[in-house]
Amino acid sequence: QRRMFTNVEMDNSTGVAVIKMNSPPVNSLSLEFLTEFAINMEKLEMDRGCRGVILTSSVPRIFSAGLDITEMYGKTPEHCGAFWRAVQEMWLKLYGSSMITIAAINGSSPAGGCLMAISCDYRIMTDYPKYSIGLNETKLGIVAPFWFKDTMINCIGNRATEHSLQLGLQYNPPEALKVGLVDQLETEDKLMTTASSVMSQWLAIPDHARQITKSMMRKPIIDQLLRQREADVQNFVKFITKDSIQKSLQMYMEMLKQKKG
Ligand SMILES: CC/C=C\C/C=C\C/C=C\C=C\CC(=O)SCCNC(=O)CCNC(=O)[C@H](O)C(C)(C)COP(=O)(O)OP(=O)(O)OC[C@H]1O[C@@H](n2cnc3c(N)ncnc32)[C@H](O)[C@@H]1OP(=O)(O)O
Repeated sequence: QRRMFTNVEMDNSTGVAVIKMNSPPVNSLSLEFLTEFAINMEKLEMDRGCRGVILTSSVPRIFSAGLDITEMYGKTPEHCGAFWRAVQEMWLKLYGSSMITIAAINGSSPAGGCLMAISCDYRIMTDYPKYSIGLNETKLGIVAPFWFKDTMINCIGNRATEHSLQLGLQYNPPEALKVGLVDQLETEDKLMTTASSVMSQWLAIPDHARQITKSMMRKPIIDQLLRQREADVQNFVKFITKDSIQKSLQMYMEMLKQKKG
């Protein structure tokens, strides 16, 4: 039986779906997870009754740990290529969605988890000091590709992105609010109610005007990836299969395990 990585609950009375990521222990984004996520987004996009999506997590304390590192370590170039296509597809479906997308960030959200959040239209994060969010790729010895970087620039601006990406910064909730990485902080118990109430404000705007405006803002980056999608895959495969990069990933995974012990 196929495993489910996400639960989708559609409320037909409001036209809002809640996608709960549910892949313990850390909602890491595996090839299967990403494929299922993209299919779910596609289905909601095709559903004329669905106007908005709230993205959140069922896993305690974690929104998403980002890309599943085990999908990039010790794998064949073919596997790495298939994995990267799935990462691209997830981003294209989320960043390019015509629906209103709100991230209710109820836990830590490094790297690919942060990418998911900043690909949404609005972010509300639980105000808990131990949670963090950011694109920390350089800390793993890897480089965020241009479409991660440009998504971040569109969210927090050029200078803050440069600072943030070079140092692989992870922000706690008040810092994330200050830099503009999230739009609002909320207590754990009120997070989903607040997300629904923000959604109602966005739903009050006529869809066609909001959708054209959103597309105008995001289309240049999306088109840039679409134009060079296969080159981006080959670039990733070449980079990630290098001995030095594989060594960095191995050391990072060992560090994660040691931290635990
Ligand atoms: C020139 C450029 C050309 C091309 C572009 C090239 C490259 C770009 C490539 C890649 C971009 C990647 C983006 C990413 O998303 S990489 C992933 C980054 N993620 C992280 O750094 C997060 C790491 N994890 C954590 O910090 C923590 O686990 C936590 C804060 C999310 C949760 O902490 P906890 O204390 O609650 O849990 P842990 O004990 O640490 O973890 C439990 C369990 O899960 C494993 N794990 C954690 N994160 C990942 C992950 N991302 N992938 C796979 N597995 C993960 C962890 O090892 C533990 O496993 P065990 O139980 O010990 O087996």
